[in-house]
Amino acid sequence: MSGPFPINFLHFGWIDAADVLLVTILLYQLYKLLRGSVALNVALGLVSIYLLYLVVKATGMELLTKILGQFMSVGVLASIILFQQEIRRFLLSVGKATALERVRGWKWGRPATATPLSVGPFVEAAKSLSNKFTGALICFAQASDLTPYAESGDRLDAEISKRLLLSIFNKTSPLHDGAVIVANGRIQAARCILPVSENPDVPASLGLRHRAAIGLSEVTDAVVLVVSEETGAMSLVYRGEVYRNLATSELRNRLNEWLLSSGTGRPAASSSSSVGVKAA
Ligand SMILES: Nc1ncnc2c1ncn2[C@@H]1O[C@H](COP(=O)(O)OP(=O)(O)OP(=O)(O)O)[C@@H](O)[C@H]1O
Repeated sequence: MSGPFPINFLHFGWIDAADVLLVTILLYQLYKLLRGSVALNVALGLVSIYLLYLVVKATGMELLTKILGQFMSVGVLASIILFQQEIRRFLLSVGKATALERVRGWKWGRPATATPLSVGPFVEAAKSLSNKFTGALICFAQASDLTPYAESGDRLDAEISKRLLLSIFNKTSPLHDGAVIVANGRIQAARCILPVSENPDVPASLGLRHRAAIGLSEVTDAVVLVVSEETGAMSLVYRGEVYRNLATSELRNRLNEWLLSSGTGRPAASSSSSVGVKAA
């Protein structure tokens, strides 16, 4: 077989070139997925052991080959267990926030993004909660489906109002723990559990509430509003980046900008308020 790059004994055809290109893209996507998390170090450790195994096998060191061989034979299963979160994240990003959602939107003749949302009640509620140092966590769905997270909490399917938001996050309310999920112009659920970010670069000053917001923004295109119980600070989290200590006007502007955009575009360049904990 003669290919575009004949190298004497090696026949390198177009299929091989496409194969190498696809593997490169796959590896790059995997690297992007693991970058910034401890999983990257674990993956590098596994690759190193595999390379060592190949070397000792080639040099004929029988005992070490057997030991490493045993280790490698359980490697696939061990990898699935070790990387279950990353595999889930990968499948989610492939299946949800990409072509499928766009095709669905095209099919029904409307954009795949949520119904245009009035951000007023959220901004007003956040301001009020911030003044009273009451913590809050509100996730705005865009193209990614947040149903699995909504199902972890209590279903509400309620009309959006400042009063309802204040009632939910009131410290004596049975619904105040966890996150509220907003989709299709309604408050879909409260008390929802979000995936916690494992990014080691997240500043220690940010607690679990913020880590959960970052975690969701790493695996979906949701915009997350956080009010800190400790400081009263209002922050937005989008695509793995945190925009901290926002003034009311800035909160309103950013929410309007991100929620009314296509849902797939990236936010404008990070301002000084971003802590740059991007991990996607
Ligand atoms: N995985 C999660 N999913 C949803 N909500 C969570 C999750 N983890 C924590 N929370 C929310 O965060 C609250 C406690 O978080 P913690 O006090 O650590 O947050 P914090 O960010 O340090 O506080 P602050 O509000 O001052 O920023 C919980 O009561 C819960 O409401």
